[in-house]
Amino acid sequence: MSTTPFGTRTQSVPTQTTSPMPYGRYRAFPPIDLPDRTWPAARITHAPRWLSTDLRDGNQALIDPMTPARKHKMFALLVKMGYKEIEVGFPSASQTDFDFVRQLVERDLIPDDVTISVLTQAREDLIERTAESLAGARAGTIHLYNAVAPLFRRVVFKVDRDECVNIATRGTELVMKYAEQHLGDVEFGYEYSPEIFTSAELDFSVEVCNAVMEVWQPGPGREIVLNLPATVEVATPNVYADQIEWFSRHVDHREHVAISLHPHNDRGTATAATELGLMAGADRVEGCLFGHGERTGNVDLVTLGMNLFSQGIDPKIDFSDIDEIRRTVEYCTGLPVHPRHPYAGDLVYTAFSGSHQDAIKKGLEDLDRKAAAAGVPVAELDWEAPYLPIDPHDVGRSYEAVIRVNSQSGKGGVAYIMKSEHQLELPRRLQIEFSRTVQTHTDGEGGEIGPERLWEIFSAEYLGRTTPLRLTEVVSASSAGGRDSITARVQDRGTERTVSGEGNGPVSSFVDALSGLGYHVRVLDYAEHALSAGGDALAAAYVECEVGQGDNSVVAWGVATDANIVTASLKAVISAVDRAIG
Ligand SMILES: CC(=O)SCCNC(=O)CCNC(=O)[C@H](O)C(C)(C)COP(=O)(O)OP(=O)(O)OC[C@H]1O[C@@H](n2cnc3c(N)ncnc32)[C@H](O)[C@@H]1OP(=O)(O)O
Ligand SMILES: CC(C)C(=O)C(=O)O
Repeated sequence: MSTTPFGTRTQSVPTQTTSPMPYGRYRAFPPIDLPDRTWPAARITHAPRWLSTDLRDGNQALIDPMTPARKHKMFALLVKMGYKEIEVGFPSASQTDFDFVRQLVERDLIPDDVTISVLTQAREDLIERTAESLAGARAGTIHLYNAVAPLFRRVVFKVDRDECVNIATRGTELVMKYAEQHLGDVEFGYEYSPEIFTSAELDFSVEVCNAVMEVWQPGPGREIVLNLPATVEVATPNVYADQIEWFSRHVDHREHVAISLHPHNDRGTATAATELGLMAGADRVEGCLFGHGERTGNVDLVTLGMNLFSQGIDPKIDFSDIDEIRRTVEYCTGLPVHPRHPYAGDLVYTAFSGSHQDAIKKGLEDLDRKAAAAGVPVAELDWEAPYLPIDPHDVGRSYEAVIRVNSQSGKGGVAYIMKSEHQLELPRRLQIEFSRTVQTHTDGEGGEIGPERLWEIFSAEYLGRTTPLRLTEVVSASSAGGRDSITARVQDRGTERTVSGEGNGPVSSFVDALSGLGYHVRVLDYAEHALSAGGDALAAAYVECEVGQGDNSVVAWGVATDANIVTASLKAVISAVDRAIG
């Protein structure tokens, strides 16, 4: 600790203490030897090929796997959104899975531009059943996997490297054999996944994939999808990118290979890993809507697609009704989407805190001004608004929920809701005054103050005041030779009085009239506006007044609405007097 020139003491830097957790049991993932890596300088310029595995990896990780009805709903959603490759299940797993694929085929539910795929282990009986499931489809892909990482070779399969390669090549041969038997008329595709790619030796993954290709024989018009899964995410996203670039450089027949990413989210970095993987040269991405899937889930296709969208890149997927997508996925999976989920959560376009609200309000007003100046709707302007990476309207959200008021809120948020929900454009100092009133309620009541409650508080504070004064009637108001005069009837502490005054406008005339009753009022600020368009429009008036004299005077705002703007302004003066004195 030391002392500053101003005499205050500076803080010492806090030190974290050693965690009691057994971190020593874990090892850092070794870096990939790729000093000339090129991916860090790459840019994503277009959407990859997408495959949704909601109905397979997503479904296999649910507490209650989807019923056939829910699977159909999910399939229809994926098609509607624009996914062209959809993994629809693991048909050899159960009769339900098999029947679902058959229903899609037999009921002709697969659009011509959509290709379904089905997953299988490299076991003969399972492969045959899998091939049978696709019979009669226009197009279909069989996706075969076996684990290639050392831990799995040793513990799960008890095989050496050659035997592991053999599982993959033998599986591929069997896929081709049963495809020939059952899928003569089907436009048939093949996908192979060296499962646990992220933990496998890179040269071995390439060796297995090259061996698989020796069997499949890719070539022009006969691609192979090599899917490189982060079955378990084990390292920082840059390591995945290195692995993808290394693989892409070393694998045979690269021009006929679609390199596919299948990231899981164990470290919470699946989105980043996918984006870096694409920069590293991958062509295709497999994932699930909202990141469903094993453990922490597959990479979230919504976040990935919307990340592209927010960079001005066509995601080739329609997210324009994100709430409908969210509701459907919640219904199908039985799991809620987190309120803070990127782009889709309930709260992700909402600001409660004062400085955020202030900036957002100014940003939206700036867009409104620009749109008015250009004579186009805001939706046609380039988007630029503080704290809002995209326009909520673009995903079907309204601005209503953008600003919500609680104890963290400031005048900007309160003013925004008064304007957007109640059409009142409070002058700046009134915003400050009213937000202090609101603060006493949020502190006292806790939680959120919705637009209706805000209106109740505002009405009670400004509009519902009747003591000591109440305006009963404006008897006459005239203007001649630059002077205004007014005669009005008011109730002063319950007694009806008629007062008259003169001034250089109706408000100053009224203030003059009130002085006859002993009320000393000085107008400090005045604003008015129409509340709505049309002949029967209401007007709102806001008056800041100093009421009383000398040390006992009080400054207060008054607000009123009326069909007649003169009446509204006089009522606003009364509102200020009543607030100051009552
Ligand atoms: C990373 C992933 O998500 S992979 C996809 C995982 N998804 C699923 O497993 C869902 C569907 N699966 C199932 O319903 C079942 O596993 C079935 C019906 C396919 C098979 O069930 P079972 O025959 O009971 O076998 P089980 O799943 O326990 O398989 C384990 C056996 O298959 C072997 N095996 C596992 N994966 C593979 C594979 N990809 N290729 C070949 N053999 C494999 C294992 O080594 C083990 O062999 P062992 O019995 O000789 O020790
Ligand atoms: C079958 C493969 C692609 C898989 O789901 C994984 O490795 O996560």
